[in-house]
Amino acid sequence: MPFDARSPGDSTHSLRPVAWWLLVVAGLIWVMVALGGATRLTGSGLSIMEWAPLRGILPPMSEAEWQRLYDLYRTIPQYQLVNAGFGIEGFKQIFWLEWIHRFWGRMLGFAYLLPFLWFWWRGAIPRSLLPRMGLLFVLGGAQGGIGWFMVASGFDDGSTAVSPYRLVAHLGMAFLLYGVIVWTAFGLLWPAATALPPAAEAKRGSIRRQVGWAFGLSVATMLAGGFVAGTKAGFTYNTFPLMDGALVPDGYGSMTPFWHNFTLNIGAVQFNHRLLATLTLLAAIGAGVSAAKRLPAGPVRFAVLGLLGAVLLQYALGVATLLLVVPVSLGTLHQGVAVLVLTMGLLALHRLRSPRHG
Ligand code: HEM
Repeated sequence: MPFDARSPGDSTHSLRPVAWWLLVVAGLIWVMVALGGATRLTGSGLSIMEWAPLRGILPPMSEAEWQRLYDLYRTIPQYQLVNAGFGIEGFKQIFWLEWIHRFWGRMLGFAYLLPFLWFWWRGAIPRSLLPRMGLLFVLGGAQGGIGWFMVASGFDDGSTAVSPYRLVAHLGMAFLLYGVIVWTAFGLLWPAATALPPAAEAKRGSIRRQVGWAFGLSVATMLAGGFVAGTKAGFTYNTFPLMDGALVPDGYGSMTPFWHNFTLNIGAVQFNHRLLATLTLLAAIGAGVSAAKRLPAGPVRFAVLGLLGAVLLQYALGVATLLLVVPVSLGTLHQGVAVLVLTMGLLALHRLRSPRHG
């Protein structure tokens, strides 16, 4: 949905507060993604068995309420198979992270809606952006629903974790919301394309294509990573670069229908994530080398090299997470730094926009 941040009556100056508000919301989503990772990795995600958008805003206030929620939790397979007998104190420990994750989501809704209404009332939001901003609010609400849809799959008979498909849908929607908000904010901050000297200008298109590849591959890596997390594939094959002594693990492609290998076959899911991550790294190195050679020092080169730095960091974190068998701290960091990769990819793409579309 293209928009013109310089439509009559707007000045870049008046759009800055709107852009900063969007970046604050994006920051809150970033924290939310990391909280989500910690919730999943500490096994806390199934502790609240109710979907109560209004009442759930308050935590349990009495012993009777704690007992009621604990009794509910004791009916699900995860309690019986994983946590049996951990007592109400053990329950309280896994409860809080899930509660904070949901509470943060509610606060995010307010942090989006209230300033949105204020800016709208003041006429500060370009008219062409209103549909996108309205849609973002609806999708944000839908994200809460997808979260609950995901959690509910963990209550099924015999199940101790949520469906990997629903987990990827929830993670993917978080990335999508974050990405659209950040891209919109960049458009408000820098409505015109960044100027380059003629020699560098001639290379803008090809470097942008390289960054496009790195960005597209990084998004594919992130979704594949969601399946690694969803199938708990990071708890096996804890060696790198070989998997059980082979580059391609035994049993790759053994599932039918074949596409299950991309989503449910633990060895294949982990291999695909490694492969995509390596392709992302190569594409980011290619873009970084071109930028270092062809672009002058300045915001465009900074953004492309920033993308390379973020991918290098994320790759190293991924390997460390795997070798150390997914400690909560590193797993959470790996989930959080994925958002940094996304941010730098969007920044680099935005900085390389063609002046014709600027
Ligand atoms: C461009 C580089 C990479 C990106 C963008 C990326 C992104 C992601 C994302 C979004 C997830 C799902 C959420 C989570 O973090 O748990 C994930 C999971 C994971 N990734 Fe990566 N990753 C990258 C590289 C790697 C590499 C090189 C390895 C190891 C060889 C790796 C190992 C893992 C493991 C073990 C998990 C599951 C962690 C868990 O269960 O919490 N990643 N990755």
